Amino acid sequence: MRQQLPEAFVNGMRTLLGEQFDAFMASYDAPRLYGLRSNSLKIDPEQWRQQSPFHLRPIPWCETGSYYDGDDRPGKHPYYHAGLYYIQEPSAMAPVELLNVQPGHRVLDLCAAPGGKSTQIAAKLQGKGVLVTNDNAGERTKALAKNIELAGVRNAVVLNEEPASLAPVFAGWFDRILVDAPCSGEGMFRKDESMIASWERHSVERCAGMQRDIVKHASQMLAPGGILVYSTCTFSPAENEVQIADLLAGDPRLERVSIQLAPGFVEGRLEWGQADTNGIEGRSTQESSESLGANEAQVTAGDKQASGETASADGRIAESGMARLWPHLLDGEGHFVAVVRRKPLPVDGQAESDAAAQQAGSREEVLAASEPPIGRGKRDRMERRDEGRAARSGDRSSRGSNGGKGAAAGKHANGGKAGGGAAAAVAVDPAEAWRSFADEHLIGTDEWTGRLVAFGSRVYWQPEGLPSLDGLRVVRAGWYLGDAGRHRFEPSQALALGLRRSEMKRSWSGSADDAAIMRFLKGETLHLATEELTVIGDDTAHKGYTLICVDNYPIGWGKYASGMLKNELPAGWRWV
Ligand SMILES: C[S@@+](CC[C@H](N)C(=O)[O-])C[C@H]1O[C@@H](n2cnc3c(N)ncnc32)[C@H](O)[C@@H]1O
Repeated sequence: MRQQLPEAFVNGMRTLLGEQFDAFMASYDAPRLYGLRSNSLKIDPEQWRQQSPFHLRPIPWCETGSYYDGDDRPGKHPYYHAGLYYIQEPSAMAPVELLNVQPGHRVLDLCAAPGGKSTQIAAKLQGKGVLVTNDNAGERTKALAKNIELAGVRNAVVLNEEPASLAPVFAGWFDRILVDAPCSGEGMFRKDESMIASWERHSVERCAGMQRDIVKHASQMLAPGGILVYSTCTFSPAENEVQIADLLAGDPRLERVSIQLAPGFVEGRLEWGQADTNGIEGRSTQESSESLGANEAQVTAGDKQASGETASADGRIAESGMARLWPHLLDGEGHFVAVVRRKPLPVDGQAESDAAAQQAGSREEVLAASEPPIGRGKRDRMERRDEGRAARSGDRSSRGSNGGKGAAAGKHANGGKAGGGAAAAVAVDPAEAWRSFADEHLIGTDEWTGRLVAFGSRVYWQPEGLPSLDGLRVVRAGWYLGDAGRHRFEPSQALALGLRRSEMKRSWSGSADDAAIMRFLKGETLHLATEELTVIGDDTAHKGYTLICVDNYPIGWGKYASGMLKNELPAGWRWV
């Protein structure tokens, strides 16, 4: 049944869409669509298709994306708790596909909470390179941090900042930037009726002003040759084509990048960038330039055929660098995506054609200036920081110098144990505590790239090469490994979820339908015979931390002793 749509919205769409208006309006009567994206950090797409208990059909523009049936309950399955997939609206999977992220890139997701697109980016990085994921809403960064941890991401830093504060720190630093901008959410009306009221409160004009400011600062952080993707889930040209026209007109170092349109996508309209139905003037647009080479979004045809002159056949190129996903032309709620590039620097008087090669050069300089990764025998190189001195935490109230209440960088968003307070309160050396835990329980940590950093008693594994984060509000300074505490190292839930089972000396795995798995997820103690545990190496003590897995995918820690497995799942991670 069609929702009561705002009159101004309907009138605007009639003007924009002309003869397609009726088809667009009819899409509001179509059933809601459900999507999930498998997490290739943990499971490859083919394996997932074989193992999935849900009724899936592929999403044409995203290799790891699938529609699932309305009767499926992917949020209520042990695989969800293992981070094997992320539940995501199908059209929302398009922007990251067009960002063309490669392993090793430095990537910024500027408006990231709750983390759908960040987890998609992290999967494309495959643990190599850096993901800086940020949102200016403190509360929302808690969900963001939790989703990053659930997905098992090891190379992300979570920040809670305004783009203007990030721009000087990361000027010209990123190979890829995603601006999934806050918007009036017109594409969400079918999925979430509360967006209709919200549209009436937050006008298109207000959103457009915020977007202009955000994307301007974002572009300052783009390295020469780097790619910026701007996306919204709204239809208004003022929030889409006009933003891109403004951005390009304001910075001659930026240019459009032609993109390949997946079936069902249509090209954004350059003329909508001049002026929109709401009367917001754009600026002059620029001519398009080179094609984006490796767009992974080349896929088989979608169910609905795109129609009209802008949607002819597969292999279509949008020279404007802008794509529209309309709900009446494909199976998704709708999105806008634009791809722009910062021109490569001239080399010997010529334009550098291989931006990646140039990036590698500048990266070496930064890496040389940074600390080497810590490995066995390099323990004393760990960077240890007093929380109050080194970084602002996830809580604005904690900017003082004592690092006291609420000051732990990365104060848990998830109900986990709070940080240990200021460095002075830490009885053990966090690096030593971590190392002795790793020696006793883990396999292969010497091979990890990155470095240890500590904030108070909390220990993180941070990706290499980052500039100093001093003065920024840091929610997670890297992969949160655990807390050195007063007596011994307590591993975090994030560590459990980021490990592979083969990296842990002592583990236990049950199948998804094993009642013990459900009991564990609900926080109960398990009773297991010693022979049921899998042990690599000597385990004469038969007690201590044990990685609990579902079908070999970690879901949390238990502490084993004398046939009993004490449940270490933090309250915020339990099945409710
Ligand atoms: C469309 S949502 C992002 C969804 C997210 N990319 C995902 O895929 O899960 C837009 C986000 O922008 C954030 N935001 C709003 N203004 C911002 C600003 N000035 N700087 C950074 N983030 C901002 C909002 O808090 C919101 O979480």
